[in-house]
Amino acid sequence: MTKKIGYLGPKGTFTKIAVDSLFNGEEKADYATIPECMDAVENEEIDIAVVPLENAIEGTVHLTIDYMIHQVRLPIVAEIVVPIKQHLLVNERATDSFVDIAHVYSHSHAIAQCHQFLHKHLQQADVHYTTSTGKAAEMVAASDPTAAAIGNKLAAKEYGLKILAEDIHDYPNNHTRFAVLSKQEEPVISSGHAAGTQKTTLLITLPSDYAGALHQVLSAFAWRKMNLSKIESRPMKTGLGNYYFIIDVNQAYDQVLFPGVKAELEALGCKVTLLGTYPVYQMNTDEV
Ligand SMILES: O=C(O)C(=O)C[C@]1(C(=O)O)C=C[C@@H](O)C=C1
Repeated sequence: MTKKIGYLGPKGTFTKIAVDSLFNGEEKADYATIPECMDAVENEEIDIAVVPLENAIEGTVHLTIDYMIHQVRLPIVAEIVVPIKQHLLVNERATDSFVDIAHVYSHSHAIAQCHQFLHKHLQQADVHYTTSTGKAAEMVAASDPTAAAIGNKLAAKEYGLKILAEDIHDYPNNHTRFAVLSKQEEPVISSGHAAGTQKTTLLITLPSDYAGALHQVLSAFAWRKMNLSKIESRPMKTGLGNYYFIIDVNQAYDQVLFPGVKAELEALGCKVTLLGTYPVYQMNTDEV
């Protein structure tokens, strides 16, 4: 049966680029927000959700990770890393001059990736946050010529916008990691795509705040020579100073090392939850 994939829309978002690079032939549905897309998998309206997780310049997409931990616990079944190139998009009636731009629209993560550009060239413009870069492009297409969007080339094409400035992100090596979420047990990505590496994401809660607690947690991985690619603390939302730790380990879940880590940490009073063990795919094309 054809699978149904949900993504952060509308058309022309980076998430859509991520989805198109991993899935073809499947039915695709766009959602206005990340929580709506994740709810749709939880409610079984769709089989798979693709949502942004982390950007190389701006860091974690907190909305995604918080919703995954606190609201809808969906397993991460794959990750795709997409090169991100941000461009300044205006409608066909706009002039070619930055000084005529009074409003800039985009997703908060895209705005943050272009802070220096905005500071240097568009200080006069008001910044407006939108639910996605695609939404910003849609709004600019329907707006007066003083509006600009920050987004990708696909959005320029989809909404008939012209590119006033290319590659306006502040640091060149820009990528975003997208998580593929699904309750399905069987592999969701076709075997035609070659995964680079395997990763496992764990959620760890410490019993209380005491000296050396995090050191003990990290030691359980260290002496087993398990390489961590990310550790992040997020508020538990139960009071100041209470945190979860989200840890990415650069290997697939196995039946020896991971159960060992889990047992050791549980003996210390920690709670260890598996958020996913999954292949990592890389998108190479620069057509973003
Ligand atoms: O707005 C989009 O186009 C998205 O897909 C979201 C998103 C994000 O949340 O980080 C994805 C990639 C870019 O980093 C900018 C925006």
